[in-house]
Amino acid sequence: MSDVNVETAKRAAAQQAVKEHFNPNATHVGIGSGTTIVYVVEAIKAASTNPSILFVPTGYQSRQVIVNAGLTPIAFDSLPERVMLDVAFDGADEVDEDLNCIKGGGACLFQEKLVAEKAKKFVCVADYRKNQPRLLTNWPTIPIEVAPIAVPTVLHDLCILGSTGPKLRTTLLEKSGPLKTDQDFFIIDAPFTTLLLASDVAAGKGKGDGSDGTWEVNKVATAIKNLTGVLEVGIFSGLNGIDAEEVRKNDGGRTVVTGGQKPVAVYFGMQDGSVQMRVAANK
Ligand SMILES: O=C(CO)[C@H](O)[C@H](O)COP(=O)(O)O
Repeated sequence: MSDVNVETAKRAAAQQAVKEHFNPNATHVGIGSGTTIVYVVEAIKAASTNPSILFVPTGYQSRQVIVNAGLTPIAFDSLPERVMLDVAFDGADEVDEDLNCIKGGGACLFQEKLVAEKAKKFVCVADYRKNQPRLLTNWPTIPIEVAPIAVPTVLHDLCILGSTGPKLRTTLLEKSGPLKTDQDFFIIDAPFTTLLLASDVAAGKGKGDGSDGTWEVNKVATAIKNLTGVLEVGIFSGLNGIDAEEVRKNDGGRTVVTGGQKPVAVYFGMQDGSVQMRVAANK
């Protein structure tokens, strides 16, 4: 098979993800942001014209994609409290072997995380460039959404945590100033050394708590989220929808657990035109 271009790879992955995870009888479906999600919506549109399905966007661009396809959007904060989305689809900037993701390349990470956590299952669709053994292999930085007033202190604190040269993201025209998110916040892109998996720490590849310059995925996400002024971190890790459902079943609803941040499955459109699917390890 000859190599296909990246857009063809994205479309192939989207079509397979929708075929395997979109149920035309669904009531609520989350739609992420970016360029790959456009192919997901295209495939959903081809699979169903059921007008009673409500689509939950993850920001302005995502809502436009839904509306332009003639599908019905519903705002996240209009969802009834106990309603879980049947499924949420989204792209990613990088995915590791444990299906932890970096997101936020398009500055929509906060609403993307809300929607992923509200879904029974979060399904990720990406091209081959995003498929890496560890986070921060190819994608250089962790995107972080920050209150504008806190930018100087968060930049300082990120350096203390070991980030080398975190930067405020500007618009394409640098002279126009910082890029604003859908929440009117700013994005800081923070480089760190390649992130370890929990199994790397167990195998002695580093402490993973920043003390020796190594960070484990969950630990760095928590450390960054704890900085005052940070709204959300573009690392999607921890529970996936399957784990979260187990917690809910076992604790009678006492723990505040919605869905998970991690995908239950990732579909990678490959260079040779095939689609590689990876599922959560516990499935
Ligand atoms: O997290 C995101 C936006 O904030 C996107 O999902 C991510 O950047 C992937 O985008 P694309 O599909 O264009 O590669």
